[in-house]
Amino acid sequence: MNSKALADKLVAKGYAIKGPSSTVDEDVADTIRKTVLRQANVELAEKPIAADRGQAPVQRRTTVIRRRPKTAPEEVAAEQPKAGDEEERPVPGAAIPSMERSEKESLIQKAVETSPAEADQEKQAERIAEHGDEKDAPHVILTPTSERETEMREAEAPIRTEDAGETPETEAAESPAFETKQFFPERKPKKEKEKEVEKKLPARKGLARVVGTIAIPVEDDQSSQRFKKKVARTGPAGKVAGEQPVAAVVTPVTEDSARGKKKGKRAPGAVEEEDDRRQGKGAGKKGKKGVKFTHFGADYQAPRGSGKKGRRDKGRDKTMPPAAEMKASKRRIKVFETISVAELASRMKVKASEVIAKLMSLGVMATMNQAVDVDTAMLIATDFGYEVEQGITEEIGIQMFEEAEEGGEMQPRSPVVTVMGHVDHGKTSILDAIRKTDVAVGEAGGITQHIGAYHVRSSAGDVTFVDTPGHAAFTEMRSRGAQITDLVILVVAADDGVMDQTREAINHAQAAGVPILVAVNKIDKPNADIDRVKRELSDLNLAPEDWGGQTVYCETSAKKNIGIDNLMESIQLVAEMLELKADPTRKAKGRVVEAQLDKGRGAVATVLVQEGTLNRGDHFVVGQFSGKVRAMLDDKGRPIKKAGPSIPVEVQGLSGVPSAGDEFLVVTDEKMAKSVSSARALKAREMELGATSKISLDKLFEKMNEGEVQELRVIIRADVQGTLEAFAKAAEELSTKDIKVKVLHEGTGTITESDILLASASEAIIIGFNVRPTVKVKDLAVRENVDVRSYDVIYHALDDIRNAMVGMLEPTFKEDVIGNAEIREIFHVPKIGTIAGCSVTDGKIQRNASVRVLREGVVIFTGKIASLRRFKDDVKEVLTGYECGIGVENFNDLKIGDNLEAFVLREVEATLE
Ligand SMILES: Nc1nc2c(ncn2[C@@H]2O[C@H](COP(=O)(O)OP(=O)(O)OP(=O)(O)O)[C@@H](O)[C@H]2O)c(=O)[nH]1
Repeated sequence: MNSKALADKLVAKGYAIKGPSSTVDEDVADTIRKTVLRQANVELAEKPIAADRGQAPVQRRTTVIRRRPKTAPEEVAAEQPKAGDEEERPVPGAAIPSMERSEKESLIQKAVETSPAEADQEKQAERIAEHGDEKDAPHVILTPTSERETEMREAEAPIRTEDAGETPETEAAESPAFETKQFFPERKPKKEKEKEVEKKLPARKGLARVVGTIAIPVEDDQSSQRFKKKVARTGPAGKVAGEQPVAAVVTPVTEDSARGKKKGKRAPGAVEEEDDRRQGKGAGKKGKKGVKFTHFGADYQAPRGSGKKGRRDKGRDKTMPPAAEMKASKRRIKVFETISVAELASRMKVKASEVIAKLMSLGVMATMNQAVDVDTAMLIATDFGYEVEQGITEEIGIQMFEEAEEGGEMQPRSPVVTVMGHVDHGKTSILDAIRKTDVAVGEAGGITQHIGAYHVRSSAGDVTFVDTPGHAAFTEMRSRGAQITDLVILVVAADDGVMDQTREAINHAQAAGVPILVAVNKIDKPNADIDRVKRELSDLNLAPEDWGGQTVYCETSAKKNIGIDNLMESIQLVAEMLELKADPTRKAKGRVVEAQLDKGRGAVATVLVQEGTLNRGDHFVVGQFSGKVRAMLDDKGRPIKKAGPSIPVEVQGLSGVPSAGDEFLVVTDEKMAKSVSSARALKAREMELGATSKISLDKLFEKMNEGEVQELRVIIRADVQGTLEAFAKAAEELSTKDIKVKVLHEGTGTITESDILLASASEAIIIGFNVRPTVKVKDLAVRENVDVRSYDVIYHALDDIRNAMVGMLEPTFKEDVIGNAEIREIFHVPKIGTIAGCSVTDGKIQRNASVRVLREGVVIFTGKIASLRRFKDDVKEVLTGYECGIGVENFNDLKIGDNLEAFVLREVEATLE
């Protein structure tokens, strides 16, 4: 409402006011509201709507209605709901201004009617009011015909343009200078407006001043901008007046510019809210950019959190944790794979026993040093008011990387076949016969290398054979998750039938879920009985197709080269049914078939590519090692640049010798390869050294010196009560000022599992007198790294404790048998001595191990391994099922049938029994 007009009106009505700045008391204001204003409202509310057409009136109204009659805030609020303008322009507050405009316009109209008669009262004010009338009048009556109005229209044109860009010029006349000043308050949020309304006097003053300045923005566009800037700089005193023109000149433009200038300040408009949302969305998207599959630990976290990132994340390093995480970090525990109970407790600042109790209530028996997985940690932490967050480990990262690599186009690949069967049934002979069918043999350099696997290209189709020595190796690989075989060829000699290892092979293949194709070999032999083989195999669920079963049978003679082509065709037939496919376009992934340390080439591994294409120069992770494909040889020893699915290759450039069955995975770069391999190596080392953190007598002095131990806790078990008492007394007397010996628990009878758990949880050692723990208890002690010592007399135990306290305890060594090998052949090498051609029957033989020569169960020599070789290459270790050559230091009397027991000496605590 135009205060001036209102003032005029009120004066006309006989109110005792002097001008627009005058105040009235609440009662008078109320009366004004009820009479003058309401009347004006009703009068005007309909007129413009009825008179105007299209959008123009709506826009005009919207702009005009921004001005609020500051003397009548309650009314404004009360009349909000009936504003039809609201839906015409979804600017919040539109309803309010529409009322205001109505009030104002009607008043103005009235003022126009009354002003000639009362012109002598305030001439200047009246003139302004008349201007306002004339300008506002078109809103109401749409008759902008006077010359003056036309001038005004022209003068106002720039404002109109700036106004919204949507107001047609023809409406310029309907958009007078008054209009501009009248929607000043629209720029303020509703609440602010209401507050402003309450500041009646300053508001009026401001308004009065603005009336005077109206001509300035009208002059030209630029000046209006300057004005806008100028007023925007106006100090607090001129706040109302100052802000008004900003909004007044161009509402839509100022909305944009305001957004531009004050990003964080939310305008009340719904449209702006929507814009803000859009902006927020955009910012979120931005956060996702740049996520790559390298150096992934942190990068992988980006896509997870980025969706929630707001604008505040802009410009922040993407590897930084989100703000929420930083804030909540105190109540949040990051767990990678597992966390020990003690660690979990300390992170939650509670006692380990509380966590153990909580775990017990969940039915989980755990000790302080036992690790719990992420899920369990989550359950526990929640009870203590903490949150557990799954940390992105290198392994999880690589998993995510692999997932990202999946989903490419799958293409058929050749089958990977393993030949199994009883000894001497002709496995090698069949493979040789098949290899002869290889069309690639005979090509330049095509001499078959023994790399553990080879790819045969035959007229029937390509097949990759994995030449693993026996089903044990097959299963061992499988135990590492290396299921590389698609199909097993079971070789059964027709003259011998099903034998022990035939059955075993069937069990292994069936356990792996690999289909079996039977090759009945040696059919050339006069005593060959194919039907017998079929019968025996039918009993083992391998009934042949011609007998109504589902197993494909081939009759072969490797020696006479009969049925080999048919066997190759049958392999393709079975393979077709398996629909073997792989994506050759992704980064390569495969399995190590065998690996060794080569003198000239360093660590080399035969890798069967299972997915993707392996290229020279690729960076990879293999088991605990990493590397770059320096060179690749195919199974015929020829250098190649790339190898696709089902192709075995010998890879050079490894940082160490991996184990058969280890996964080989090409990663994005060296950094990723190294970080994954070192994380794996660290984990392996931690597992080996896990025991060292526990207390033990031989670590006691060390720990005392480090200030970690002030108390040696002991759990005693003895056969008789008397020993317990005597020892407990003597042990406590051993206490010095540096360390106290404390008997934590004592009891007669054997050492129990609960003793171990107690010792583990309380960092205690266990001493037993004439008692022996059971194997189960021993195993638990090993797992929990609990130092269990057995003595027969008290003073031996006391001596040990005393020595331990002064760092004098002598370490002792324990033998760990790591493997056995059977001597199959003997070679006498000049200058070197006797070399035993062995087959590793269990465990493994390590080059640096000691060895015991056993003949018919009797130890005939104990010494060190002098040499360990596989196919003329020195190797670090040979696993079960593999053959090797072993030389024993200073011992040449090796015989076929002797057993070699390899062992290593492990430093252990002194044990006196
Ligand atoms: N008559 C005949 N003899 C065969 C045939 N296939 C293999 N042999 C002979 O059987 C013997 C054992 O053959 P291999 O191929 O070494 O048998 P294997 O199953 O590989 O034996 P291991 O490697 O010891 O498990 C050799 O003397 C072969 O010459 C065949 O089809 N007919």
